[in-house]
Amino acid sequence: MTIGSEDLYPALLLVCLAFSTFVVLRKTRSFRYWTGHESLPFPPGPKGLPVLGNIFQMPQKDQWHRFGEWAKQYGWSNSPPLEFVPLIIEFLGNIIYLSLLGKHVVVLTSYDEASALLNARGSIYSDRPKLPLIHDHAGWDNVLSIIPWGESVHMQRRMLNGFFNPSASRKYHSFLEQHSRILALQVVENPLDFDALNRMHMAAVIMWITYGHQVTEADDDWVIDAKTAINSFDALGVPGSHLIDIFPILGRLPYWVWGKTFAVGLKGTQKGAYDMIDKPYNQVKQQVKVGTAEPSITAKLLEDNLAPDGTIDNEREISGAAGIIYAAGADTTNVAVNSFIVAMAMYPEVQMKARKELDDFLRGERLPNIDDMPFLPYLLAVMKESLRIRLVAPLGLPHATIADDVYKGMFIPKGAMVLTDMWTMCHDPHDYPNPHQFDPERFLVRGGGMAKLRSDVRDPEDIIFGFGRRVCVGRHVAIAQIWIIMATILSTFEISLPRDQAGKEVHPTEEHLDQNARHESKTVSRCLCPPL
Ligand code: HEM
Repeated sequence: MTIGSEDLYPALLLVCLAFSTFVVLRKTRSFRYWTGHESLPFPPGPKGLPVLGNIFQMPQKDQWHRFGEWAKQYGWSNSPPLEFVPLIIEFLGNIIYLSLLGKHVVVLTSYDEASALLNARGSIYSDRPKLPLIHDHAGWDNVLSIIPWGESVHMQRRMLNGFFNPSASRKYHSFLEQHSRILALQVVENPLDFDALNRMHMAAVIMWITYGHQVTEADDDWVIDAKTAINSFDALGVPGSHLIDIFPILGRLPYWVWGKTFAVGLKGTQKGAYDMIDKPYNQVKQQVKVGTAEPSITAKLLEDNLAPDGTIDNEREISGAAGIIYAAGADTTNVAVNSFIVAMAMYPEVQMKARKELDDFLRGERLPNIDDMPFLPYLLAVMKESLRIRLVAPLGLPHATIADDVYKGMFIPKGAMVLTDMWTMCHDPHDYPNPHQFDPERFLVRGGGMAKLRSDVRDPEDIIFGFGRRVCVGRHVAIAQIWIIMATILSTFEISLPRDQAGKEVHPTEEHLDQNARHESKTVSRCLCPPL
């Protein structure tokens, strides 16, 4: 008799459930007793089932909307211990606690709480949740955005900061300006292909600065490898949800136990790690060796880490730091630009005002440069508003706690996953009155006929790029890149809503507008009109 994965699965599930009961009990009652926190409550949150916790209450998509609702609903109803009432009553609604199969999850829904924990207590909140499946089995064990807090994170962030800090990233400005003009020229020839051309443009910029590799066509091998690698994660399901992630010891079983689809998918993810990280790194290393490498981040890091005996120090860190740039930077900047295009199509009066500001400043003499940014406050406010209203990554990347913590009388255990609900933060009516209204004026103050940015309105850039010691490394270059594409497109194209066959404007649906900016690509390609 042969034993197939179908036969093993129920037995495994039973073992896991029994084990998770033990884990949950240990993590909740007795553990809190040992650590002296037994009288402290977790942050408030929806009541879940024994052992399984809130697993069935978690929506499959757009979780940030549910988190926002829970923050309002449970924040006030859960009674904290009396002595803490005055201290925490005002803030309770901004932190939610969930339990998912015994895993502690804390969701922060306000900027103040995210800043108080992730910025101010960075020594506790800078880990990433353990993802044994991706990290230990799929081979993504040196990629900055995934790896746990420690020496490798320090080193990779130091390496990348050397290229992307505010003054270093200025070196890329003229390259970004040149590329945004190439993009505009290509769009003139193919106005209905904006999304595809913009994607290729982002890929070309990143591949050049990271590896010195020139991308001239959409089906460039390096770009295809990187995209395939990123998509290969789909085969593994929601990160953190596989039984191997919950009970890492199960990773010792042969992979076929989890079914053929999983085993094949895992192979694809392992190949993806090689294709996206090791393969381009090895090629540049070879080019450096024979003296044919173009100047790039990877080439510079290789030279800086050349040991006297001719070997390279810190190779895992160099390849990991370079490998994450495409994954973290290409799609994000592309969807941010798309969000701007859709906003301009929907709000023609804002578009006209932004274009007038640009035209008055440039007087038709030249195209915009990144150095013009501070002199065009309305356009800057338009960029902030489009980054705020439909977020590129509404939940950012999850953090995790390195140690137990007590915050405003609430217990946050070691190992908890900490999610930042940036969507709710960016739609907080205290910071942004009428948060669903696209209104760049909220960021401006006018006097003497001049507009300038208000310093008393929260800058969405302080939210959307994340928090603390894991804040986005590429934020300065991302802003420069998004702004120059916006300014170049605005000074060369008319942006309008697409029309149906009867010539009627097609407005994005409410449901579409309620989603994150990733969904914009469907609409955006049909919004640009040929040059004015
Ligand atoms: C609109 C564009 C972008 C947005 C909205 C964005 C947003 C984010 C967010 C939310 C995080 C997680 C921060 C946290 O854990 O608290 C992150 C991490 C990261 N981003 Fe960006 N990002 C953008 C563009 C870029 C670009 C262009 C690059 C590279 C040039 C980049 C490189 C990274 C890296 C390496 C990390 C991982 C940092 C770590 O784990 O320590 N990002 N980004």
